[in-house]
Amino acid sequence: MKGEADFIAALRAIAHHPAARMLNDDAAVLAIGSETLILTHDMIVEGVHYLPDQDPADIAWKLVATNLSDLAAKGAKPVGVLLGYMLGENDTRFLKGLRDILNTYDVPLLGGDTVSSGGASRTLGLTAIGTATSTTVPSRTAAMPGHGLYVTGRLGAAMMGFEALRNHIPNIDNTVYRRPIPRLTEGQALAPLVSSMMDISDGLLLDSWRLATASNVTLAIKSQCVPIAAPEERRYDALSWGDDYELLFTAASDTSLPVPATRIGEVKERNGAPLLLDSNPISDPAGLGYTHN
Ligand SMILES: Nc1ncnc2c1ncn2[C@@H]1O[C@H](COP(=O)(O)OP(=O)(O)O)[C@@H](O)[C@H]1O
Ligand SMILES: Cc1ncc(C[n+]2csc(CCOP(=O)(O)OP(=O)(O)O)c2C)c(N)n1
Ligand SMILES: [Mg+2]
Repeated sequence: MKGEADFIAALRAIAHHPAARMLNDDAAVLAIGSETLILTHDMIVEGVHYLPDQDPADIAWKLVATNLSDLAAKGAKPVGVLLGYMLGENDTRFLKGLRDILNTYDVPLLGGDTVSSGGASRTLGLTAIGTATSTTVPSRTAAMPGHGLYVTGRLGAAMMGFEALRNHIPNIDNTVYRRPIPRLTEGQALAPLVSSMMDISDGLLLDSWRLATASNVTLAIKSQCVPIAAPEERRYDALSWGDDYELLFTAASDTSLPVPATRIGEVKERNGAPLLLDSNPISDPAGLGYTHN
């Protein structure tokens, strides 16, 4: 066994509950009585998800935003969060960023746990809980042949911001890298209309590959149609670096979309590879996006 994908594949043998959606989705979908809870947990690690010298207020923002993004992908309304915190050098700034994002999205802090690092690399976790807002909670498994493939926003902004921050380049906006915006309103508006939806955390191409695999379809993507926030010569990087937290979804072509989104391709019956990038079949996910090894 090696790396994230193999470990999650092994976990699938344990995660039998239908709410786990075979670990093939952004969040668990747990029906309780007449309510449907949406549950997700994401961690961030110093040096892996954020730069060691970053303002802890931004780290708090990103930790909450990346989890709310998974709720957004299921069209959920946040109910609250639980924080797993490792004490650091400026906990007051962390609390400032935490208050900022929880106030911005009106999300209560419900609890959590606090530990000291003991010298280990700093790792923070967050569990976000939401409730479904549409009767069918969008999944990754129901993309329908004939439907269009769409993305919100522009991709590559996080990559550009990261590089600017790391290399101390002024005049390049790094806000999207430091403080991503979870597409909660968009997710709720889209949820009743889409055939499938997910957020893009690991890069458009890898996450499209996952969507195609989960739905057993082929996604034909026209790379030139994807709006990017990076120089043209960085287009492939913008499509594969990740950290943009936009929504990727499929919908019937005649759907009147309630939020701005760009059609970047279409869903086809599976014929060979899960992805067709500018008509080139791609059947190996290596190099398409970010994975933990
Ligand atoms: N350590 C773990 N234990 C249980 N489930 C996990 C673990 N790591 C990942 N998963 C599950 O695997 C799936 C894919 O995870 P991931 O790619 O991190 O999703 P996302 O990008 O939406 O955060 C999700 O259903 C997630 O809940
Ligand atoms: C300091 C730093 N180096 C590299 C990256 C690039 N990076 C790290 S993790 C990641 C993808 C998202 O993280 P992941 O843990 O895979 O989130 P999930 O898919 O579980 O939501 C990206 C683009 C970064 N964000 N920060
Ligand atoms: Mg995750």
